[in-house]
Amino acid sequence: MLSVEGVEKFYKKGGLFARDIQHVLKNISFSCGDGECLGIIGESGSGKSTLGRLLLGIEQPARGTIRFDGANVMDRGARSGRISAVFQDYTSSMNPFFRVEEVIKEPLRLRKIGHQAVQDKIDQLLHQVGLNSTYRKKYPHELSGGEAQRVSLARAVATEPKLIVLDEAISSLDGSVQIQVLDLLRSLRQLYNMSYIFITHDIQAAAYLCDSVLIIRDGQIEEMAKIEQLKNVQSAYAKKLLRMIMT
Ligand SMILES: Nc1ncnc2c1ncn2[C@@H]1O[C@H](COP(=O)(O)OP(=O)(O)OP(=O)(O)O)[C@@H](O)[C@H]1O
Repeated sequence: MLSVEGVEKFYKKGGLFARDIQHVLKNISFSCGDGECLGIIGESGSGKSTLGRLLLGIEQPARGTIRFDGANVMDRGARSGRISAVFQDYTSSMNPFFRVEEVIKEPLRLRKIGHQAVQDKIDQLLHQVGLNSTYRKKYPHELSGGEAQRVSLARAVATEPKLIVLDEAISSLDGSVQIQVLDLLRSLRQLYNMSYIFITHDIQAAAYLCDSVLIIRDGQIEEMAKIEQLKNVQSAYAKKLLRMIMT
């Protein structure tokens, strides 16, 4: 289980030597149970990606703690292979000189798995994300956006993590491809019994995939709602976000 308690984050505004400090995350506390999918939604600049980086242990909170199954996510050993990430910018998150098979096997390099087992695993992962073995030899620039995000997902599940943080993972895909990837996310989650933190500005996509959503505004939690109770949200901001679906 992911447990976030009293997290605060500040950035210097306008570069390293600037004096102004921006309070980007304010007293963020929530939890995400095993196998649960929690959406984090909010407008641009509300702090969603910053929170995502803290959950992944890429950056450290100024105050508060983030624990996964009891261990601090800043402890690399504790999160290694158990938490993975998929970002919006799939082209830059893959090494352009790596073929698809190398991209997928990269997270497995620390595991003591024999050569043939790795090869079988690559084929199995490609199959699970709806790609055949001919994709093994392709380079990232030879893939469509949807195919590249499928490869990113294959890599993300390679170590059979318990949690994947998805930051705007479908946002740059076309509408119909978005639905395909959302469906793939649903089936992978069932297959591996994983939790998702699904960061998005798209409340509709969150409603399709998630069990509950955390609405974040200006670095603060505005509201948390179960998907089936989404229409009953209380705050004006949450209502505004919901109205944006209708239009
Ligand atoms: N590394 C950084 N250094 C300084 N300021 C930052 C840094 N990262 C983010 N910020 C600032 O923190 C605020 C929150 O940014 P963040 O990217 O977390 O928001 P977001 O909700 O993910 O936005 P978007 O949906 O546009 O990606 C913004 O004002 C941003 O300019």
